[in-house]
Amino acid sequence: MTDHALLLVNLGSPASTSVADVRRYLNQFLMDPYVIDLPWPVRRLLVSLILIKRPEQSAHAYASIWWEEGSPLVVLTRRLQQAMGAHWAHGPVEIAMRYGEPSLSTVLQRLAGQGVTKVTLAPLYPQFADSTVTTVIEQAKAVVAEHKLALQMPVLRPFYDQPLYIDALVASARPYLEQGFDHLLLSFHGLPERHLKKLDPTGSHCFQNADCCRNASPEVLAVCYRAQCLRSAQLFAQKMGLAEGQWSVSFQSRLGRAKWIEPYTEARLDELGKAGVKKLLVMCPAFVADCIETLEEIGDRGREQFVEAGGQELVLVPCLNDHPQWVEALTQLCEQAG
Ligand SMILES: C=CC1=C(C)c2cc3[nH]c(cc4nc(cc5[nH]c(cc1n2)c(C)c5CCC(=O)O)C(CCC(=O)O)=C4C)c(C)c3C=C
Ligand SMILES: [Fe+2]
Ligand SMILES: [Fe+2]
Repeated sequence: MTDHALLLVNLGSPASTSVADVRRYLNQFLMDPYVIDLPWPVRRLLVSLILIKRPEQSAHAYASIWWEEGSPLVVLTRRLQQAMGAHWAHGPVEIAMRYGEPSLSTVLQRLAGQGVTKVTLAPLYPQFADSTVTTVIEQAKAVVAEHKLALQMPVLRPFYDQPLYIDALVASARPYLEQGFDHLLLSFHGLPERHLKKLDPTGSHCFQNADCCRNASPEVLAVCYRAQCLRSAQLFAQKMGLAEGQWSVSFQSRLGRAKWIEPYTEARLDELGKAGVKKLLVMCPAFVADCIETLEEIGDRGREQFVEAGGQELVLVPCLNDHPQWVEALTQLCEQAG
């Protein structure tokens, strides 16, 4: 059978590091109502304010990590696609980006035009958030409806606790941990607290106490990004045989003035440097491919900040990227999705 495609969907990057391309990308990204979940006029005003200074700052940051072949995120997602092509036996493996190119619209229309009848949609996010997973699913559904595409579309659900994902994380990180370290920080992308509270199915669980995410019921865990991050971290530490106190969790990439989930990575880097940690390992398990958030925010700015606070060495553990065990794991997860 060759009519069942696999579509790997990642977040996307600007087309280039020019300020104009970065502005266009940020505008598309931040105007997504699943990302800035405020009424349109408020969102438009807020994004217009962000777009005064941010494109120049982000363009500078992108330029510092950009590769000859393009954005690391896009290049690494393509490498994953190529590696998965050898494992997925049912049809083509394609990639699409939620923002920028290649767009979901172009790729889904092309697949349907090629005679593909089923597309397994794989949003490349281990933990669930409306701002990542839901927006991909809704956008893909909208394209199928708008262009009347005859496509079945099973979806890969968040795999934050799946042994296949955790084992791949362990296999890819082990060589770094075996070289010795004083502390391991698992830094996940953050979210505004508002996004979590909104999805709390009980309406009375989220942020009622400091440990709410560790004591989440199955119904809360199913939708709580922070609880899923903590569960991934706990499962990783267990499988890796880490002792309590050797590792901790934080949340990075805060944007704007709203309260985001804590503890913040920036604050932890300071604390750990000041507490006498000399060699710090940082892993970013919410990202399956290295990108501006890992390479620039942690690998460059985070390293500088940690050293300024008294640390000696920050080692950034690469994301899963196209690690062979991850390629096999993701193939199996996608097979199970349908
Ligand atoms: C891993 C999951 C991600 C979540 C959850 C997420 C939420 C989220 N992000 C922003 C704002 C920005 N994120 C940016 C980059 C970026 N974000 C993710 C992943 C998640 N975002 C990735 C993989 C990337 C990297 C893209 C790349 O090209 O390398 C950026 C752009 C960079 C910058 O200017 O800092 C912004 C802005 C919000 C507001 C949000 C949830 C509300
Ligand atoms: Fe982000
Ligand atoms: Fe919680």
